Amino acid sequence: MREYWNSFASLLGVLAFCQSLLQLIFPPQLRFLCLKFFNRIFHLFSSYCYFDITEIDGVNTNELYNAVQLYLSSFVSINGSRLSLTRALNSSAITFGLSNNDCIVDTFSGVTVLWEHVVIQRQSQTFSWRPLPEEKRGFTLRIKKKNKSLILDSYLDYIMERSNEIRRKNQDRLLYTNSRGGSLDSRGHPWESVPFKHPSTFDTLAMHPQKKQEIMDDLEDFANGQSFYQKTGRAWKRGYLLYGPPGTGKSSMIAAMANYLSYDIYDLELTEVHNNSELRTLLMKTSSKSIIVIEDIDCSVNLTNRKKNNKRNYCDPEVRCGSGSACGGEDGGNSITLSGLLNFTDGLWSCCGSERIFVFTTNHIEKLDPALLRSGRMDMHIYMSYCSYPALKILLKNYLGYEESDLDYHVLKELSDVVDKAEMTPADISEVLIKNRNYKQKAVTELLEAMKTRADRNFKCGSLRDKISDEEEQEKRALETPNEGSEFEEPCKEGENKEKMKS
Ligand SMILES: Nc1ncnc2c1ncn2[C@@H]1O[C@H](COP(=O)(O)OP(=O)(O)OP(=O)(O)O)[C@@H](O)[C@H]1O
Ligand SMILES: [Mg+2]
Repeated sequence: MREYWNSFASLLGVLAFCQSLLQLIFPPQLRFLCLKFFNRIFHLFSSYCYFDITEIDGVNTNELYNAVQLYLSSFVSINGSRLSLTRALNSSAITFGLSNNDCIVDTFSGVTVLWEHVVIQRQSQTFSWRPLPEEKRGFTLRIKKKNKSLILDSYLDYIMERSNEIRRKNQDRLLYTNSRGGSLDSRGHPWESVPFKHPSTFDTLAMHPQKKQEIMDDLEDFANGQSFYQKTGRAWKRGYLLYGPPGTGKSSMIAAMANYLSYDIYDLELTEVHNNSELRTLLMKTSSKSIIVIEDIDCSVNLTNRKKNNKRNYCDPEVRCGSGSACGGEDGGNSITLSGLLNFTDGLWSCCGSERIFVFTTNHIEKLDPALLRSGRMDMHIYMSYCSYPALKILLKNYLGYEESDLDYHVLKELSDVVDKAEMTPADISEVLIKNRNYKQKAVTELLEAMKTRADRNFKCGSLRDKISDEEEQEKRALETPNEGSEFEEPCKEGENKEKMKS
């Protein structure tokens, strides 16, 4: 044994001597070339090949890196010996991941592959507008050379698909916002996200059950319609316009849609977008299976006068966006236009992803440019109305646990008679019910009172409105009917009088 150690030590000594001799004889460049050459030779005769999947590809985040991380986390939790655990801010799920420089083996179609998570410290950064993360992270995939084609053809696609599934199932869905303006984060994303936890569902949404069912069916058809969209040559996207008075459930409907389909939401704040190309960048950075929302589209920016916009009359404030911050710049390109928005929803760029839903909301549909409303642009126009009797029954069930049979016939009759006349929004009614939710009888009585008061007020206002419009009409007619010798004579009559005087 001692002899063995002696010979091992002398071998090490010889190696160290050779190395220092090499360092003395060969300059560093030559040594580097030699190393590269030996590496090549090694890889030539090795039966393996390697693929690097870095976290950041140039300046953009590499989607494949995130997908691999999520995919590996689905089974690393069981097999791995050393794991890194992460929990995003406000998230309810804990994600398992490989620790730095750890390896894991996976099998796909009978082929075994090895994944290594490589993390190296980034060298001190030179100045950059967008600072990069401090660590350089990536995965290295090692596979047998003979299996290369199989892996590249289907394994990576499989990982992408699985990771999307896992994310939808395990992780909270996300609510994205572009409130940071046009700036990108260190991973090249213009969107900021938080876990989406809105509890609204189609069960809790108070609206006519038939209308609700129609919307749910439409969403279902859309989500299962990949082959239909492919066959008909249409982009796999759908547009909904929700309109109606404030408090009728437009935002709640969007949340219910997202919860129903398990989609992420991109809440696009148009006033934070400075120009059309920024709008396009935002669109390109949205993922599939998502709902892109523009709330209060009539208020966000001035999106009328498409013709004027096309003339590039940048000096006209009507043509440029309505946001104070974005307008008034001197660069001439600091605006988003209606054409830009239309391109966003159904131009060529809108197809850069798939399975996406656009939802616009407004309180004033009459203020929207007809171009936004033309058929094919927003596939479904959904009117969110004041609370109707069927919707009221849903609210009574949600807030008080009352079925129709739990209420007295006369009370029900009174409620059904007054609800349409009261013109109360589901938000108004919810308010009354929440306040008295521990005293159910009182809640119903108070609601009935509130509805009657509203109905009375509406009736009086209606009569007053009718009276005022009658008076206005009469006044208008009186002004239009010229009195004899009046100074409001029509020009043609004036001409006739002159002719008469001449003759
Ligand atoms: N149809 C509805 N079903 C159940 N709850 C509703 C409904 N409409 C409104 N509400 C309740 O009223 C609140 C406000 O509703 P929501 O924000 O969805 O209205 P909105 O139509 O988006 O209003 P705005 O036009 O002001 O944005 C919600 O928190 C919800 O609880
Ligand atoms: Mg809203």
